[in-house]
Amino acid sequence: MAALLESDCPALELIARGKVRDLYNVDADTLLFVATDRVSAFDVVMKNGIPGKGKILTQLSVFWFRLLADVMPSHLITSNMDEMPASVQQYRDQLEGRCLLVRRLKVIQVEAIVRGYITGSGWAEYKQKGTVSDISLPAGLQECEQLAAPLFTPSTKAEIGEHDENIHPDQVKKMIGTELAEKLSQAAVNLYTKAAEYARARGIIIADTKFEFGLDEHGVLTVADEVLTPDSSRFWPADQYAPGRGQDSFDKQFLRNYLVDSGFDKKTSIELPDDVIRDTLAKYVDAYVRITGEQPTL
Ligand SMILES: Nc1ncnc(-c2cnn(Cc3cccc(F)c3)c2)c1Cl
Repeated sequence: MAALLESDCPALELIARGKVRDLYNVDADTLLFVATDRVSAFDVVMKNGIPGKGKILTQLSVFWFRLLADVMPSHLITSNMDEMPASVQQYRDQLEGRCLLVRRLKVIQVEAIVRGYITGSGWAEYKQKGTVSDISLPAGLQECEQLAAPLFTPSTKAEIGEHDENIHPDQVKKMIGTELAEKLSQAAVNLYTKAAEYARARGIIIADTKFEFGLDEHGVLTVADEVLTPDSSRFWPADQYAPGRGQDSFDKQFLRNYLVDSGFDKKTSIELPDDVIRDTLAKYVDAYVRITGEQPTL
């Protein structure tokens, strides 16, 4: 229970907590999106975090929000602590660089997943039924093969501890109406396509990603949450890519190998040794430098 009550900002109301990120109420129109240093693997959050991870992934999200602003607007107001209200600035010491002041949106309850490659739950469904999110795919695809075109393969937001359930895009039309569903899927594919091309030219394959969308006060479709980070996407090193087998994770492979080598039971959270923390942080820095061309501020 203690872990659940632990909060970075006791004076702010915690309204949502993910595995590695927290969301706080700031006022009627704004929220504070906090990226923690927590890291999860095989759906288990480790006992100790990666110091600096939250800052790097926050700065990566900001980079993508700015690069993709011509594709569609985002909920980002500012990442600059000096531009945030006093209620947030009181936590400057522990939050600087890893929090975003964002616009409060009417969130669309759909996980907007876009896949450029077939892997994970998509590969599992394909092996069983020849489909992904009930969309028929050509026969004979190999594991991790690049799809002919990026595919919008939505899922429902599962309850805590449950896995999201893949749904057909037509289900989304039933949930939010055809016009908005088509706008949302096109936006998701456009955002992914531009980002995946940009990252691929810099040595990182973004195999798939999960966007969250909402409507702002004018009813404008807006991208929310974090975008195109190694927490919301699969990052693979391009120089090691080969279809027909699983790919190493760009950022989490040291962590996964350690957990497997130490007989991790995929249920109990464990303490990571310093070398795994050091090597994992270095991969987050490497991904950030490759994509943005700059060193992250730690
Ligand atoms: N701009 C927004 N406006 C309204 N609601 C949200 C919103 C609510 N929930 N989530 C997902 C989530 C779950 C756990 C921790 C998190 F930081 C975020 C995002 C956002 Cl981002």
